[in-house]
Amino acid sequence: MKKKIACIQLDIEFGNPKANYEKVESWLQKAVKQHCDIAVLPELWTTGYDLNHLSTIADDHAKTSIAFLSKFAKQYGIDLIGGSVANKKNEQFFNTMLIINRNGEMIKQYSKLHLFKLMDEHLYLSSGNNDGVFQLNDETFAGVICYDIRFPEWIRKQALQGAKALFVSAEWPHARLDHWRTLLLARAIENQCFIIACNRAGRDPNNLFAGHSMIIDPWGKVLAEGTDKEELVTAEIDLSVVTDIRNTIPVFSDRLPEFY
Ligand SMILES: O=C(O)CCC(=O)C(=O)O
Repeated sequence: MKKKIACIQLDIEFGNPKANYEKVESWLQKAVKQHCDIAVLPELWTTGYDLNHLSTIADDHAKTSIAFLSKFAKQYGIDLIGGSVANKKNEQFFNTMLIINRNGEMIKQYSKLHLFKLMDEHLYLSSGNNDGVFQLNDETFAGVICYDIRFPEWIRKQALQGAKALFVSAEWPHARLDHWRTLLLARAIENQCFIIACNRAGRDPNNLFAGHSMIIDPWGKVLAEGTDKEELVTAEIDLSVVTDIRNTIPVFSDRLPEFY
């Protein structure tokens, strides 16, 4: 099955959800004009890393973001990997990815499992407690968030559940762009799955971000890669090649988990 994908490599307005909803709406319109089937947003796209002001800017049970994404998805018939948003649940805050199908239905929420201490996430956010595997149009996919890509066991667990593509939403700093590229390529090759990784562009008061959103096939070939500017990064993926590649080098059936 072929799908045209758009990563919306947004330059997020720090701590300003209203401005970000407006920007995202206009980028989503561009993805629709380019006939994309699936659009992907970066991590914390409504607020950026304005963690000090979560009590006023986080989205209560992600209600506003879900309503915004559902309305757009249904109106334009596009599946949305709605990046992640700062999600206020009772007295806790989560970094939650929202998956919305083209009928406007919310089919999965995944809250970031591995919190990134270098950016103080653990001081403000709580970890999720479920994986990111979901079904979309009869295919199995998974979603993870930024620092999660450093944990190959976490990704493998989801590939073993049949995920043919892994969606990554990120705010990855430019200082470690080489890690970003290498980790994504490795996750694609070792799991023989597509990697669709949407990073933010631009800067906030503390970091310059890398951009370089990437769409990588299960052989490790880069189908599309962004610059460091705000832009759409698009490519067509053909999910049928996953089975071909898994048959050519049968990594999954050759695993010997009793030894590791
Ligand atoms: O692992 C890294 O180097 C970056 C991770 C990160 O920025 C994040 O998880 O927000």
